[in-house]
Amino acid sequence: HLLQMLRKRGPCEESRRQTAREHLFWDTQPVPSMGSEYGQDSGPLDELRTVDDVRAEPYPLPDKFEWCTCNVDDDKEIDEIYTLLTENYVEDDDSMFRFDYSIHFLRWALKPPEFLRSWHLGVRVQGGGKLVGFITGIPAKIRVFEKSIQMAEINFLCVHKRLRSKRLAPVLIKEITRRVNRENVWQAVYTAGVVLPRPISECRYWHRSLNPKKLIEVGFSHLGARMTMARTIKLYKVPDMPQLPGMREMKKEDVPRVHGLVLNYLRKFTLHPEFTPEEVEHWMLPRPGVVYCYVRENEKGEVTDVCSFYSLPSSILGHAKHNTLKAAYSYWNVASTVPLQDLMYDALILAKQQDFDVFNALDIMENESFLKELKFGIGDGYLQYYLYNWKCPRIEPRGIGLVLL
Ligand SMILES: CCCCCCCCCCCCCC(=O)SCCNC(=O)CCNC(=O)[C@H](O)C(C)(C)COP(=O)(O)OP(=O)(O)OC[C@H]1O[C@@H](n2cnc3c(N)ncnc32)[C@H](O)[C@@H]1OP(=O)(O)O
Ligand SMILES: CNCCCN(C)c1ncc(F)c(N2CC(C(=O)NCc3cnc4ccccn34)C2)n1
Repeated sequence: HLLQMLRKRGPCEESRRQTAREHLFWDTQPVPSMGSEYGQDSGPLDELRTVDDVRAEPYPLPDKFEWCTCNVDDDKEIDEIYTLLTENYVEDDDSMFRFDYSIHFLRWALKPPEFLRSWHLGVRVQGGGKLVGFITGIPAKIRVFEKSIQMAEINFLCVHKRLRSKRLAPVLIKEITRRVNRENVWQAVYTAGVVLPRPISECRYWHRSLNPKKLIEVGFSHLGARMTMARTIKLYKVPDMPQLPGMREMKKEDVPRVHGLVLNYLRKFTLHPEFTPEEVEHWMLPRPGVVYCYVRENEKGEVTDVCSFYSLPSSILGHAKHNTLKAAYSYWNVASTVPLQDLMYDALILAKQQDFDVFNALDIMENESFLKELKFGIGDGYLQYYLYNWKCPRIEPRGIGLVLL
């Protein structure tokens, strides 16, 4: 029993231990401290400031390094960003996989309407040398507990493996904060697999096998007890074609209708983006190898439902036979005339058609209503959601209506 107790060191145990440990950088930031209670009030933690109060020059970097503003439209620069990330970005705890965001994906993720190039921030070795650090922001109108706030979505924080544990991350975070504040934006939203001061929500990843043989070969999943490979393949088999009548790829003409469906649906959630039609067009119009989106057109030619997923492959580190895991991630889904479970079953079928090996979904929005029924298995990955300079009550996963890339 004692051993059982010890083994149960989940994230709550981890965060209890972190409460004991101080965060030398994060304890200087306008975020609630790890141990603080959630309370029922919402509001900024920093005193109100104006753009003129924000220092005009960039933060100093350690010797031998310099800031650079990255131009993701420049083929050479985007290739440097791709290379830094594909070699140094997020890995699983056992270093079996590492995200492999593609160049087309990165240009999509970093150039939504109203994007700012000054928020694509890099650190180079002095004299235009090697790119060794990166962090990005994009503008987004975020609604949280009935308050609409212009925020920055922060992502792609990365320090080269050879420069880790030198406190470079806090410098990157302070500089991106300065650049965002200079645009009169004072809040941010971000997610991470690590526990920091202080999560507003702790979500779980679920995985639906589409190519179980490959997933087992690469160690992503394991053959179930009393299961053969043949039985496992049969268990996860899906039809060749979508089952709902009228499913087809989204096209530009659908944007106004899809915007209406998504905007109305996201209002259910405590934390959600408030998209303009231009943003729905940017985030949901299909882009091969990047984002997939399908609508259901009923007998009267009306678009009534929409499902979408994005492509985020992972490099499989050190495997003889396979070097890429093709993963689809559930994105924006609105089922208004069919059960969400039936819509998502078609999403699985469409993802399998596109040769994805696995379909990932978080337990956010109404996803819990289909995860078990559609044979998703719970993963070991947690995704923590954070707000910067905004204290608010804790939000359950089902109250999260925001998916970051
Ligand atoms: C108003 C506008 C505000 C804008 C900004 C809003 C905030 C945005 C915040 C960023 C949102 C990012 C969203 C994403 O992209 S999440 C993905 C993050 N990227 C990776 O995991 C890629 C692989 N790892 C690395 O590249 C490095 O390990 C990183 C760069 C992550 C840390 O580099 P390194 O390992 O060499 O450490 P250090 O010595 O420099 O610094 C140590 C300090 O850094 C704190 N740390 C560690 N990991 C993270 C993390 N994921 N978010 C925030 N802080 C993190 C850590 O607690 C410690 O602080 P403290 O515990 O002592 O206090
Ligand atoms: C700031 N952006 C947040 C989204 C980035 N995303 C997609 C992400 N952030 C943390 C995770 F925990 C995670 N997980 C998907 C689950 C999973 O598939 N785990 C096995 C695995 C396969 N490949 C990789 C690569 C890195 C880490 C785990 N990997 C866990 N996803």
